[in-house]
Amino acid sequence: MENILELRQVSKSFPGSSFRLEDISFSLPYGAVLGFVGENGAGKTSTIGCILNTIAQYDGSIKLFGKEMRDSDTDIRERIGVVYDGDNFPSYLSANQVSEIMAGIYRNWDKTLFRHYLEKFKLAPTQKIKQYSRGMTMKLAIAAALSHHPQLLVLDEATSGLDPIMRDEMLDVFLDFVQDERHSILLSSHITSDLEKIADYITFIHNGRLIFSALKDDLRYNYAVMRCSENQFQALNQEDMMAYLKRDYQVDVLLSDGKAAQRKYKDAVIDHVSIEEIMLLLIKGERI
Ligand SMILES: Nc1ncnc2c1ncn2[C@@H]1O[C@H](COP(=O)(O)OP(=O)(O)OP(=O)(O)O)[C@@H](O)[C@H]1O
Repeated sequence: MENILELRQVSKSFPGSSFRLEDISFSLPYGAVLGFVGENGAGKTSTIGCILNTIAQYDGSIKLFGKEMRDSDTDIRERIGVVYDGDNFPSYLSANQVSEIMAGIYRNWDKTLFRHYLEKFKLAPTQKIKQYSRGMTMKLAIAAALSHHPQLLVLDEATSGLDPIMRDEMLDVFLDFVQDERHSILLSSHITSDLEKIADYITFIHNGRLIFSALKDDLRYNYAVMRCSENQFQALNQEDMMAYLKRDYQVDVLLSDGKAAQRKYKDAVIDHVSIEEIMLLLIKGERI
């Protein structure tokens, strides 16, 4: 089956800024969750802006549901649910008023489903949004994004204001959503432990460039970190390393094939590596 989202060599400069998105390519298949990671200012929101066409005139191509989106493509927009980290709705509205407005925007707006999410997320329908906590406004935005029956959810830091219990509940909602094979999620997040739980793919960008887009299980089973002394480090072959970071008393070496390295360097201490440590080693370490 084709991909729900496909970026090919997307590049974009911004007037008055030295930052540039450079040749970003990745794809998101149907029925999958893609965790989009990178440090502050890496270009995640800018990439999402290009995907949603809120940022125009980029180079390269972006296909949603197999098609390039134009401004007039309301049909494609109907099929995408979006949540930003920040104000998604004017604060003088109540959830009930949001529902009325959304009903006028989306053909498939489902008031009953929205009510269901309001109850599930314990949100008062008549209370003004300005009286909501930050977590409550995020929950409202997620409820609204889900209630027009989208196929693709684009969530830009949508869970960062939620406490661990609520985040866990929300991850279950997202997993439920992708049970339907026609659905997918692009989730940008700094909370890599959430992505360890639900992402199928991890796409990592740094300074506007793609570092990798890979299956999470490939990262989990193949990538590893070797903890070396300076002497052990000096004895390693460069082609076995992806990056290394020298610390006070040891050198951490990122490996793309931990099992092969363990066979080759029998006495080496080789650990599983988390997404967070992969990011850290690739950003702060020396890349080979
Ligand atoms: N319209 C714009 N004009 C000028 N510069 C911009 C514009 N939009 C984004 N940038 C720059 O692009 C860079 C990347 O920002 P972006 O918001 O995409 O990063 P991010 O990965 O989402 O960061 P964060 O995790 O902090 O949200 C920043 O240096 C920002 O200043």
